[in-house]
Amino acid sequence: MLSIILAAAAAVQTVPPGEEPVERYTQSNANAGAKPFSGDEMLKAFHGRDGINRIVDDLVDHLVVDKRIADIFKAQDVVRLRRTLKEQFCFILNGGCDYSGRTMKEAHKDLGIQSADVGALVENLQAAMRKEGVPWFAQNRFLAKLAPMKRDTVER
Ligand code: HEM
Repeated sequence: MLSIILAAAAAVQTVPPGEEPVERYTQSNANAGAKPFSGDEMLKAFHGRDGINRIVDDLVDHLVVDKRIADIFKAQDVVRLRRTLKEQFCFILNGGCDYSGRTMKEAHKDLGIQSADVGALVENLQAAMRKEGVPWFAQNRFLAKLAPMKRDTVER
């Protein structure tokens, strides 16, 4: 009996407070879609984890009200998006975080994202990095890391 209860408990994925459950997937840093930078130059340029968190908060705040793309975020779990984006950026910037989210392909399937929508997201990200005072070279290095993910987010 006890083993049945334990097996049932293990089958339920833990959902962080305020978030919606998602379909089961295997967690791995490989899901983040890019390898981390080495050293701490990029992390310093982004002002550490606090800077990353400020940038993601500002980015998400703007994405959900940007008239060009706000509809795509309606009815989506923005609490989860905020958390997993912070993890993803921190992982890639070598801030010592693990990424617990889904692959870019899995997370963006059926959202109907077009090329121009990626442009709008990048503009908001650039504005957030500028506001944080991230140096130009670091902004561009980071954007170059994200660029190959475009093919997994856009619907063809
Ligand atoms: C390189 C570009 C992008 C990156 C790095 C990125 C990153 C992420 C991450 C980490 C997640 C959460 C994964 C998870 O829940 O497990 C996510 C979800 C999401 N992204 Fe993106 N994204 C990108 C492009 C875009 C664009 C262009 C849009 C729309 C304009 C978009 C809209 C969304 C939405 C609506 C969700 C929530 C999906 C859901 O909850 O089911 N993303 N993205």
